[in-house]
Amino acid sequence: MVKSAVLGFPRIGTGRAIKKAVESYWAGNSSAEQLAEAAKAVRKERWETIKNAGVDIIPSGDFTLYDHLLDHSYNFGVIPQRYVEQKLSGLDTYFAMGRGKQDREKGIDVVASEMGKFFDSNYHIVKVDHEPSTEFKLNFNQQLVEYEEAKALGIITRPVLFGPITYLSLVRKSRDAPADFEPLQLLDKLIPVYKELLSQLKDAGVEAVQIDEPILVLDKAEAYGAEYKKVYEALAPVAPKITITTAYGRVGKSLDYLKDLPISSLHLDLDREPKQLDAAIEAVKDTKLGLELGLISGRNIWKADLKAAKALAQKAVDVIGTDRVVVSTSSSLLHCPISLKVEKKLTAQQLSWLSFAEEKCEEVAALAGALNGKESALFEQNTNDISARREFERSSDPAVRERVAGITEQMLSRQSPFPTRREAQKKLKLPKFPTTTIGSFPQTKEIRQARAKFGKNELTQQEYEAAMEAEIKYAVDFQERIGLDLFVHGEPERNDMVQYFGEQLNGFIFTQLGWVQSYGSRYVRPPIVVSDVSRTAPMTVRWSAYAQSLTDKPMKGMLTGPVTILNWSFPRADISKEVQSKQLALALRDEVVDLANAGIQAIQVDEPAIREGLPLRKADWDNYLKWAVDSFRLSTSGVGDDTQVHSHFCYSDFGDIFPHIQRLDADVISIEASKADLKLLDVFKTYGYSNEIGPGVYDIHSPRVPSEQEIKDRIAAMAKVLPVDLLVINPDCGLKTRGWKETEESLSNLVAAARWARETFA
Ligand code: MET
Ligand SMILES: [Zn+2]
Repeated sequence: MVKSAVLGFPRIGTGRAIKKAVESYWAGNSSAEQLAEAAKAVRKERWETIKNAGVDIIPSGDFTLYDHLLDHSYNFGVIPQRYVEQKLSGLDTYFAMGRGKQDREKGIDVVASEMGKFFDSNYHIVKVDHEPSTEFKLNFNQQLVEYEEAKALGIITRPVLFGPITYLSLVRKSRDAPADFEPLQLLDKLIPVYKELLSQLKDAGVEAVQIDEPILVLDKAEAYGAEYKKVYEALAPVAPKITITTAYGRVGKSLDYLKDLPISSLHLDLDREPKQLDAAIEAVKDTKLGLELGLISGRNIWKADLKAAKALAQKAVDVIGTDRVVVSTSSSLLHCPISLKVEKKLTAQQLSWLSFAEEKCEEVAALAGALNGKESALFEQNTNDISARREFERSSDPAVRERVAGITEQMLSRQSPFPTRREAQKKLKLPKFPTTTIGSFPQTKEIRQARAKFGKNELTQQEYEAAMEAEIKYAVDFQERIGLDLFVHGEPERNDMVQYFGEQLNGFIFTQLGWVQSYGSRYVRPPIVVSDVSRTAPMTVRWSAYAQSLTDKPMKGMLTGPVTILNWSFPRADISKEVQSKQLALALRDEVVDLANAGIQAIQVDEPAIREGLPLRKADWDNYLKWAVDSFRLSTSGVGDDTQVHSHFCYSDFGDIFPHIQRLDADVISIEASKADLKLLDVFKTYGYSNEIGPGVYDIHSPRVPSEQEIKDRIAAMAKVLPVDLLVINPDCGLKTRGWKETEESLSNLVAAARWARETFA
């Protein structure tokens, strides 16, 4: 019999129960016991949902109150000294490691661990510091506790945990550790703790465990053969049956050593990389290894084509038999919203296209059923839905398709090279070391309330627009008073930098409750691209033009770039991301031209997410970077030389793609720099930069006000590695999460530091 499995499920709970419980606990409004109760209820709900969907292999141990990698560190007793010193309860220590803690009265002040993106998803892991002296001890066997908890409910589960090599590859190397130290060097100390954890599971009667090793889809894992052999030869004798799961990509050459490990089966992501199946079948056919086929996407929200999935799975069944094949999700479902059932505003047609976590569980079960000879009603319905969707896709917007097909090389380039443009842009009359901000100003409670009221029809269109204009006027007057050089309108009218554009473009739909975890208790609701994207009317011109009418200083128009809109949405699965990005770029190109025609002389197209879309395997980089850079160029090249094109980057380490940032050929870029400044300065030294550039001079993620001297120091450091006449002075990112008071103090210091720079580097 072919069995069905699910690798993991969203942790948020129906009605955002966990987010609410955790935040209420943080605010001191509920107790640790109440939080534990809420968590228990959500775990029960998750297991029952998966079980009721008909899934055979149900995960446990994948629940978390914050992040599952953080859970591992805490459970393995990796609690850096700075947290131990605060003498907090276990739970509070755990949260402090995740998000820091400050309580001046009690003398508590400790910063959070570093956060990092989890593979190429928008989920963030907490990377706890490790150093040569780090010791591991089994603090808490979460997998065992949750297994027993489910068992008490009559549900047998398969405990889930990260494998030791993936764990050590994902955590952080402490800043104080020697240069040649890598956490992976701790492997020998970590293995015994895994043995202890796994043998406890085995003693408790656990039959099988799921060990997540997503690191196996990275290039570097190809060199880890000896480590994998060592680890699994040590674990196998004491552990329940082991399934190693991979996700987010292909295992490639690592398959050569994986097939010889003493494990019971290997899971592959066949959603992203269906082509790896043939090699995998070939590799395992003369072994006892089973294959777990990740056919149902854990990363997108589209209904799976079950017929196609069945055909793929059948290939494996034909060679290794039904007993060695499991059908599964391609990754944990943590990247999906929980359920379509709560979506009341989507049309029946839209609902028929989609599948969230709960529906994906049903798909996995239906797929296994079909392979076992029982095509359920759901399977039949799926065939109909998929062909209707295909029909819809074919009938998408021919005008958009034609326009994309008609993109020429010429449309990807500005009229003249940068030096010529720079001359033309002198008409903006900006001083040396021009000061500017990244776009948003504080999104105050008043702004959010006005938006909410407008949404509920408690404000008329006119009243709402008047309220936003008043905010814009406030921001413009503020910038006059502070003495900035290149103004912004402040973005009060935007709920979110992607959603705002999605809502005005054709081709997007939105969920009501499709929350997806970004980090900790922060969840986002990504828009969904469902058809060809086009623009009906100008989206931002009225606000920018109004702002410009209030001042003689140049006003910077503000747009979100095509790659970022796409990376922060659920893309379509039927056409490439490249084509979707080009469609978006064309829509934005029209907006850029309209802004310029309305008298806006500087236009910023933000691409903060360009780095995170970078493929995991280096062999795939060039293709991505080509279309990503081309998309940006397409969106910004429709204007004359005298329009100053800006772009902005943050959230990631841009070192490895910096030469491609240069290829964007923006006249000015701003880039988050104050957190990792040394690294970035080295990058500038290595690669140089020929256009104007503003490495952020202060971190906007904290309410802390940077002193004038600090900013001067940063400018001086930048001036050592970049030509001074190219330097622009700006913060790291937008100011929407800040208050006005600290914004005023910080920007005043910034302006003063820029004046100093003009004198000092004259
Ligand atoms: C995450 S990048 C944000 C850029 C946007 N223009 C802002 O200032 O908020
Ligand atoms: Zn930013």
